[in-house]
Amino acid sequence: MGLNEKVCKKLEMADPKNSNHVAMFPWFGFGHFIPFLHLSNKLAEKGYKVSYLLPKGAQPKLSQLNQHPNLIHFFPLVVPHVEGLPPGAETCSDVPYPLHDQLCTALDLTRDQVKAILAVIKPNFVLFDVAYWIPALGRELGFKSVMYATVCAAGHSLRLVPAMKIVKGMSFEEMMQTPPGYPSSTVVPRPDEVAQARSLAEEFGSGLSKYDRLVTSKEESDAIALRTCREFEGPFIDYMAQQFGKPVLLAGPVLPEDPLSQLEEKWHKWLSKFEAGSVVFCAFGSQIKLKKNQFQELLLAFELSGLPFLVALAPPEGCSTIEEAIPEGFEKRVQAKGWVYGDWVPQPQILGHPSVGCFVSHCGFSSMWEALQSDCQIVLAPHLGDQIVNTMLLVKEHNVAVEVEREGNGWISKENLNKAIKSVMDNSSEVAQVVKSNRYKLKKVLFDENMQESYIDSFTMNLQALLIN
Ligand SMILES: O=c1ccn([C@@H]2O[C@H](COP(=O)(O)OP(=O)(O)O[C@H]3O[C@H](CO)[C@@H](O)[C@H](O)[C@H]3O)[C@@H](O)[C@H]2O)c(=O)[nH]1
Repeated sequence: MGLNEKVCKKLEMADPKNSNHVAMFPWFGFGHFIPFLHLSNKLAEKGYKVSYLLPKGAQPKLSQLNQHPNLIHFFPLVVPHVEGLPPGAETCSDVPYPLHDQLCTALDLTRDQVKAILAVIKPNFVLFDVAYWIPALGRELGFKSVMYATVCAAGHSLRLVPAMKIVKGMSFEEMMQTPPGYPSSTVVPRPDEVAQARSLAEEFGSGLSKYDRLVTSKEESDAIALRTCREFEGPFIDYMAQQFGKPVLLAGPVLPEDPLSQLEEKWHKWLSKFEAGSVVFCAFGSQIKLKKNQFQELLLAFELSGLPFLVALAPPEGCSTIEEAIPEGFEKRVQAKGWVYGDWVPQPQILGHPSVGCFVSHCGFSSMWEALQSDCQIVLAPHLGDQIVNTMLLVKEHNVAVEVEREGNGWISKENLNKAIKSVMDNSSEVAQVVKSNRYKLKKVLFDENMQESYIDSFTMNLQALLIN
């Protein structure tokens, strides 16, 4: 008996009624695996069984985040090779951004494996994001399909609704328009966002554009689920419900509780050497690989700030290790005050450490929630489309963070990054006081003790309602 069959047997035995069984099938990137797993944990707390389908190699990194191994079971998939992908590539972390198109084709090619598993385990619901063919399988196999969007409702409202189709060749003026009925005047198109949004018209797996894939996923599914809450972006949520004419289930911020408790000794020891709130922590998620000169410029900015810093960035393009990219004389000048780390770090736990006072982030959606949950000042340097939208939400809509000013060509100079850090770390600055006070107010609302709980309760109630309707 193979691993999957064994797990299936266990699930059948665990609950013969099988009325609360969710399968998860996220896009092959850690920015998606992690929020799907956080939601799995919350559902397991409510007694749900979760079958989590993912590339084989991704499982070890995620297992440690599984808080309910008795209820959440992983189903490893073999990611087929697609021409252009390096051998063994399974996730976005294994390939540069331009190859995500091929990686998505590989995800589509797992369809038979996915179908075979779902046919045996018979979930009631399947949550997915980019696998637009899940709803068709749902109709065939008899489960409800829910498109779980792990980026903000604002991003979906701005660029991924039927009211405004993004196609190749749209003019800059057309791209600067918002869709009819769009509910915001602060989170709006801007030149760098337009440049990114154009990629929605490009192929993203199996010859489909990203726009078509993501809009079809929502149109075809029985419901849309969002990792967000009304208190953070209510008008965008209403707009999505109106655009797609189907139930929109809200999961809330969906973050694990008490991140500090699990911080490993080596980080704790190093961070504890510094004064409370003094360390600048920088991380850009699981997908961004900087150019070498930009990577070096960022390091020089941290040096310039004079503050202690912990930088966790992937080695830049063309380098296999971080050491190859460290600017000359940098280590000697910075010494024990700075740590540049080229691998995965426990980000939420680091953000929860009392010495960390500032988070320089790309504003990926998970990092955004983790930043809001922490007590850190927030400095944003977004790169991709939804990160720019998240940044506008934090900076323009809620005024809880600052954004680093870029040069016309997108370059982040050490002077501008240092200026942004200083603006929030200098307690006497007005900007620092305003964003801090707004952040505390927002945090109180978003992370109120009962809020997450009540979101998950209504989420599960609305899931069950799908079975009845
Ligand atoms: O060394 C690291 C790096 C990241 N993380 C965690 O990994 C997640 C990263 O997620 P996110 O902040 O969303 O960034 P990306 O990995 O860049 O996410 C991709 O997916 C997101 C959700 O769809 C999008 O918002 C982003 O634009 C897209 O780049 C977070 O939970 C981090 O805490 C770590 O724990 N350690």
